[in-house]
Amino acid sequence: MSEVLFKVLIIGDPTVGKTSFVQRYVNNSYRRDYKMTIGVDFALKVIKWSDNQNIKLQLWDIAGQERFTSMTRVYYKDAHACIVMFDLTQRTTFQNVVKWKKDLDTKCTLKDGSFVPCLLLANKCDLSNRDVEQGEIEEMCKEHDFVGWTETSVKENLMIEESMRFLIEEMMTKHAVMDAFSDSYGSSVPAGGRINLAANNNALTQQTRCSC
Ligand SMILES: Nc1nc2c(ncn2[C@@H]2O[C@H](COP(=O)(O)OP(=O)(O)OP(=O)(O)O)[C@@H](O)[C@H]2O)c(=O)[nH]1
Repeated sequence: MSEVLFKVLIIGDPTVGKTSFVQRYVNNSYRRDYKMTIGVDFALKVIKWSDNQNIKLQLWDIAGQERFTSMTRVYYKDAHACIVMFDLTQRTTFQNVVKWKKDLDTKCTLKDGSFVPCLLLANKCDLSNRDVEQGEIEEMCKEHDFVGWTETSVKENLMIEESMRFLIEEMMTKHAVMDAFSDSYGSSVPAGGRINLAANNNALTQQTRCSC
């Protein structure tokens, strides 16, 4: 049985739902009350990816409050992938997506020098008072080089598992390509070969449209 460890960052403005996302994904739990993250929280999830492949996910839930952002360079170090999250009902959190993506891209790259694969999540799609249109999210995704986007509801458990599966496939592909000839990742390519990124992006976006 081979095992690969991936470090995944979750960033975005305060109260968009980052901690809730991690709790939902790791423990399938949800809390209505808000408890501000101080600095960074960690969670670990082990996934049986195939008969002979385990994936260990180290999730870094990074505080959105401005006063903690001076530490982000340290938190981002050696990350394999990232989620930038915003709240569909709070337009400023969408506008600040650019700031978070730039912060990441200027402070952290993969070991081949390329940008860290980054997924854009539009959370709280269970609420009716939306403040951001899907066309704008699509634009943001293209213009700022996200690997994909989807609407999510942590509260209603919509697109949480699917988002993470998509990101894991991105990481598996990226790292299998980068380390094709090294022992550590060479044996980690899932049977059946590599996924088609364009096809997966579409799938993720289309599923969203009918689920929320
Ligand atoms: N309606 C709704 N509320 C949500 C959803 N996800 C999270 N919340 C609520 O939003 C509030 C903030 O969630 P958190 O997960 O603590 O936000 P955060 O992004 O980690 O915030 P910081 O720790 O300040 O960075 C909480 O009251 C959650 O219950 C969602 O999908 N829908």
